[in-house]
Amino acid sequence: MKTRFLGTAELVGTPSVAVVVDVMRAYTVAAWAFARGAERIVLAWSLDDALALKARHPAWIALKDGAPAPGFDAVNSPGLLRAADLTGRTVVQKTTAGTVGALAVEDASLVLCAGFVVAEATARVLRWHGAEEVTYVVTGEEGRAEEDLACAQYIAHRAAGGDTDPASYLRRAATSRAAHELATGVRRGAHPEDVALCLELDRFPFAMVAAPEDGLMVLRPHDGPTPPEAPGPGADHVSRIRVSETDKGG
Ligand SMILES: O=C(O)[C@H](CS(=O)(=O)O)OP(=O)(O)O
Ligand SMILES: [Mg+2]
Repeated sequence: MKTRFLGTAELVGTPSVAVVVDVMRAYTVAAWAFARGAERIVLAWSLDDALALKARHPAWIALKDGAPAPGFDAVNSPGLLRAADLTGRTVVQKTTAGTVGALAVEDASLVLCAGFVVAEATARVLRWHGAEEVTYVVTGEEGRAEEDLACAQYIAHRAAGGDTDPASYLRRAATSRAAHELATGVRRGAHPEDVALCLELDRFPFAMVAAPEDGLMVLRPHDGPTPPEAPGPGADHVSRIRVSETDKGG
């Protein structure tokens, strides 16, 4: 499996298979939203788009990073979101790095969004898919965010079938600039346990697949193959992922 690790701005063309990594905090938050019952997450292009979607669908939950703001229901914090009851809800998420990275690869045939909390489930989908080339979008700090790069490299090892010790990867994330900013209050809309929650390896059993639906980029949890894994079959299985997820409706 050939792998590339690129910042969002470094992407050229449309990758076939993309894994968009944002450990702190967009895709840790997304995973918590699904764990709390959310049915789907619409990835918004801008704050204005998020608010427009919320205006059209008042029952949707609008979520942004940074400080709380008028019109938004939630912030990009796993610690603050983990007590919310999101059963059956649609969340609209807009963040500085994570959601932007996924929208940059919206035309890829398979888009997985990931952090450490869904690392193994993500690697399992990649092994099952058997892609020849996987592009990891390292969303933070123009592709240099240590927490995202460490997570991407860990998932890549696991996707290749490597039996690698996660400790050093998690340590890199724990000592990253993002972790420091979260721990010292530089990043707004934060909870004291956010860093720890972002470093919970394999906290959730599902992967997260983003795909276009009715003109929107929609993220949904994907249970993926259960062991024993099917051999890598190619594009047919990608479309099956999409079809089965779309069939959930909503
Ligand atoms: O919420 C986050 O941690 C960051 C934004 S900021 O650095 O706090 O402004 O967003 P993300 O897209 O999740 O990296
Ligand atoms: Mg980030």
